[in-house]
Amino acid sequence: MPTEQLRQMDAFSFPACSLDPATGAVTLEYALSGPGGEVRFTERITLPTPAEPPAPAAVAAAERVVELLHLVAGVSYYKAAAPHRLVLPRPLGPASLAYVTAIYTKGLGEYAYRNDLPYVLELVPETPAGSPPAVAPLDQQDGRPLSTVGGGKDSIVSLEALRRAGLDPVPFSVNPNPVIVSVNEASGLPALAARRAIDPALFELNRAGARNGHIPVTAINSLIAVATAVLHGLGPVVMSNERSASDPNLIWHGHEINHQWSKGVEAEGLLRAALTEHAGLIEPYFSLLRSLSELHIAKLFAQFDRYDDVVTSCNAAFKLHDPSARWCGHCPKCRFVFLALAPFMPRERLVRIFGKDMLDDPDQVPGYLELLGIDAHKPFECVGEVEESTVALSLLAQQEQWRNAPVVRALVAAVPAEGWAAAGTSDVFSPGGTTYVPPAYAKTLTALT
Ligand SMILES: CC(=O)N[C@H]1[C@@H](OP(=O)(O)OP(=O)(O)OC[C@H]2O[C@@H](n3ccc(=O)[nH]c3=O)[C@H](O)[C@@H]2O)O[C@H](CO)[C@@H](O)[C@@H]1O[C@H](C)C(=O)N[C@@H](C)C(=O)N[C@@H](CCC(=O)O)C(=O)O
Ligand SMILES: Nc1ncnc2c1ncn2[C@@H]1O[C@H](COP(=O)(O)OP(=O)(O)OP(=O)(O)O)[C@@H](O)[C@H]1O
Repeated sequence: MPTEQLRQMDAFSFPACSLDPATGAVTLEYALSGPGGEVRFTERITLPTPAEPPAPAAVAAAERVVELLHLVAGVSYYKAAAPHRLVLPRPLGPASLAYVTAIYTKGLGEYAYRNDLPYVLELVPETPAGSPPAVAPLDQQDGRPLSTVGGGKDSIVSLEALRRAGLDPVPFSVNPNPVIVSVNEASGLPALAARRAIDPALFELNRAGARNGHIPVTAINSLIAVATAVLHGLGPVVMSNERSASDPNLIWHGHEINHQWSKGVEAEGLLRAALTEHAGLIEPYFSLLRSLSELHIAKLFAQFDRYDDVVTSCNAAFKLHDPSARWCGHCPKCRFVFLALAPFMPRERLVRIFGKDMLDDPDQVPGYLELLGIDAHKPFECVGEVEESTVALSLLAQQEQWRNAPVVRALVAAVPAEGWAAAGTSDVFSPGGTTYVPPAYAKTLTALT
């Protein structure tokens, strides 16, 4: 379809969704429509099936979770045209409507900013009249936790915290790539996996020049994880989203734009409320690491060396097409994670993990200046706050093994006095902020810290 026709699309709708509990097959259908015609998309997800057929109450709750997933996963297709009308298929309660609205406005904030579409930040979904059917409560909170694994340091810290506390976590990933498979193998824990196939028609539209940009992928992975936990009779879904994920990259048209919005605490609270309201789930989802800074998590990660040969946080390794094998070594995330781990492990170990010494390479200086807030805004990537980078640098400047590394020397000279002052009074190693961690789980983190 030519891109002019796509630009005329005035509505995005959700024709159907289904879950087959016997096979785990989930089908999500979408439509973009306008004066020039209609384009249909079908996304297919396969949830892992449990050994025993799930109880009818669990199937009913999983179907309701799939209804929320249907709405949320629509962002991938909505963004090809960004019509003004978002036409929801069924009535929603207030908490679920608030969540879905936030997914399309705040979750697509970076997309709206980069494509200069400010109206996306203020979309108001249309819902049919009526009330959603009542749901029965389903309380599985005492089951084994399902701990999502993304291949990076954060989910490894959660997995190990849960394991140490004897909570017997079940690792879970959507489309595990070789990195995630290797991390699961290194953990020695049997893992569950779901498969997710985006409609290939979307990639064709992208090649033809459709609108494109970032989407709130953590929200999609989270709902697939919750549906899996419900069907398997497991306990809460445990995420590893950190404190700084809630901080925006910039303000635009009066709205916060946050690359990581669906990892933030606002998204977590909204999703929890929507899951309880729409699917009846009690305590179904939280982030164990919410109170911690990225730097603090890096410090905790350093105590586990069984993952050194496999851990990978670089996003280039997670592309659907042409992924890198491990760390690409030249993106903001590689730079930040190298800097964050450096104070807490011997230099040789860190260089072995990354396959290169990023603080020995003067070409990295401009990228590090961005992380230190000296050039431009915080990059649109999962990186820590400027203060965290400055604290890490101040720790390196005091260490024999790092203080003369060329990049450390250049950066120490570039940080202004206010930067050092902020780092000097920083609370990066003090857990804080709102969390939804239940008391039984809070103890697991305290034991680790
Ligand atoms: C791996 C990555 O960073 N991808 C981002 C990149 O996409 P790219 O084209 O370079 O590669 P692919 O990921 O293979 O995507 C191919 C196309 O498919 C579209 N798409 C992908 C997944 C999906 O769920 N829906 C889709 O429509 C995508 O738009 C491509 O056209 O750039 C894209 C545009 O900015 C980003 O959207 C891609 O980000 C992925 C969705 C992704 O998985 N990114 C995570 C590594 C990520 O950024 N995580 C954030 C958390 C963000 C959140 O709020 O959840 C983080 O950790 O900071
Ligand atoms: N493919 C996936 N399937 C399921 N959950 C995922 C997947 N990728 C990431 N996640 C989860 O999403 C959250 C955010 O991912 P993120 O990439 O920040 O974490 P990570 O890979 O654990 O660590 P790092 O920040 O070092 O990359 C984490 O809870 C992670 O477990």
